[in-house]
Formats: sequence, C-alpha cells, structure tokens
Amino acid sequence: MPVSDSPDRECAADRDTGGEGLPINELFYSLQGEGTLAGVPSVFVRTSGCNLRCWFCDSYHTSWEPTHARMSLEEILAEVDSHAEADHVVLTGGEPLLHEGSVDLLEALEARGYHTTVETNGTIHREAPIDLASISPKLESSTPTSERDPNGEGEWAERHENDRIDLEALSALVEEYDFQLKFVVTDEGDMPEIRELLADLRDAASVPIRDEDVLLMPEGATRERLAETRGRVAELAMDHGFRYTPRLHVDLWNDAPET
Ligand SMILES: C[S@@+](CC[C@H](N)C(=O)[O-])C[C@H]1O[C@@H](n2cnc3c(N)ncnc32)[C@H](O)[C@@H]1O
Ligand SMILES: Nc1nc2[nH]cc(C(=O)O)c2c(=O)[nH]1
Ligand code: SF4
Ligand SMILES: [Mg+2]
Repeated sequence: MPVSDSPDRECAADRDTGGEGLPINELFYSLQGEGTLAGVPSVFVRTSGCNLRCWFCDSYHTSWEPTHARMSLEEILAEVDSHAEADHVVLTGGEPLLHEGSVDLLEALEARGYHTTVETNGTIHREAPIDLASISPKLESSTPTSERDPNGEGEWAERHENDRIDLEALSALVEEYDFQLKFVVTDEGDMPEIRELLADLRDAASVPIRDEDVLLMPEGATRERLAETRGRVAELAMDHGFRYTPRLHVDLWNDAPET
C-alpha cells in the first residue's frame, strides 16, 4: 500500500489518535524476522506514532517523523485477507498499543482465526486478544542523547529516559499474555541493566520469567551494522544463557521498506 509522505498534522506522534481505524505507515507480507516465530510467513500492520524516541529506531517514519495513511478497520482487514497464504499477523509500529483502534483490530483478527503477535516497547498495557506479546523494553543505550539524536540536539532524551521502563505495564503484559522479552543489544555494557530489569520484573510479576523467554537481538538496521554487532551479541547470549534472535529480514532484504 502507498505510504503517505507528509505527516498528518492532526496526529501527534506520541498519543492515541482516537477516531475510527488506525494511522497506518505500511502494511505488507513478509517473513517474521525476529524472535521465536522467525521465518513464519506473516502479514505486518505497522501503525504510526510512538511515545519513545530510540536513537536507533529502524522505523523512523513512525517515530521521529511519523507519516501515515488513515485506514478503516475494514480496509485493513481486506488487505490482510488478501495475503491468503498467511495465517499470522504482526501488529507493530511505532507503538501499536498507543492506539485504542489496535484493540478493535486484534479482536477482528481473532474472530477471523489469525494468530496475532504484537510488537511493543512494553510501556503500555491494553486488554486485547494477543497470542504473543513480543516485548522489547528499551535500555539506557537507546536514549537519544545530543550526540546520538538523529533529528535534533537531544530534545527527546529526558522524556525517553523517564518513560522507557514502566514495571507496572511490563508486569501486566507478561502476566496476561504468552510473551517474549526481546532486548536490543550492542555490547556487554547492556547486560547489567538487562539483569537488573529481569530481577525487578521477577519480583513484580506473578508469573515465572524463564531465561528462555529472554532474547538478545543485535542492534542494526542494516547488514553492515549487524555485521559489527551480531557476533558479540551471540557470545553474550551464550555467556548468560539467554536466547539469541537474528534479524532475518535485514539479512535477506537489508533496510528495504515493506520487508
Ligand atoms: C520498530 S519497533 C516497533 C515496536 C515497538 N515500538 C518496539 O520498539 O518494540 C520493532 C522492533 O524493532 C526493534 N528495533 C528497532 N530499531 C532497531 C535497531 N536499529 N536494531 C535492532 N532492533 C531494532 C525494536 O526493539 C522492536 O523489537
Ligand atoms: N520481516 C520483519 N520482521 C519483523 N519483526 C518485527 C518487525 C517490526 O518492525 O516490528 C519486523 C519487520 O519490520 N520485518
Ligand atoms: S519504541 Fe519502537 S518504534 Fe518507538 S522509537 Fe523505539 S524502536 Fe522505534
Ligand atoms: Mg522492523
């Protein structure tokens, strides 16, 4: 589908847009590239708008400079259904759980028999029929400091830092849904924070969080960058007894849109 190239002024990038349907940045058929379902043919529905601003965000036009076309629930479902080979749908963003309309979409997908994965940064909990909550809590190394800001001089750093971890939302997500915790890792400097967060979450949540629920994913939006990070991250997964997840779509198609 075409992606609108001009930001819609009515849509603040960091809050629910309300109204009917959803702000959609792209909708495409691909292979799930990340996590325990890597390799599964899936339709991706990418909403626009995010409450965080990771410096490395590989979906720049849903966060830093959000663009979208507003689609009704019926239009989204028709396009999902047109990919008849797929019975898995991945709802991602941006931050899909910003939008009330995501709940409506997930309910409609459940009624049609789809398996649903929601890719979320873990700061927002909503009740919805989610088969796999793919939670990617954001570490301090994601913060857009003035040196790393892709779009300014660090104006978002404080808000990002304040909002990136919400233990209450994280606990509710892991208690309510089958989940994976997928951390973006660059080097061993990220590991102490992952271990601390896991300890806090294990205290706060009423369900077990097994090491096998924890996946380390190398930071990199391009093949070139992944070549620098993935060897290190694979070693860290082995050292700590966590899983490693590739970024299969980047290996296959680099940073092309709609992949
Ligand atoms: C664009 S985000 C959208 C969903 C949600 N906002 C989130 O962050 O989980 C989709 C996935 O891509 C990951 N991601 C984004 N930029 C990345 C990068 N440069 N390297 C590795 N993973 C990245 C996120 O951590 C998340 O798991
Ligand atoms: N192929 C493919 N797999 C993915 N898994 C999670 C993605 C995302 O952006 O949320 C993603 C994506 O953008 N492409
Ligand atoms: S939380 Fe997700 S969509 Fe938002 S800026 Fe970070 S990686 Fe991008
Ligand atoms: Mg992606």
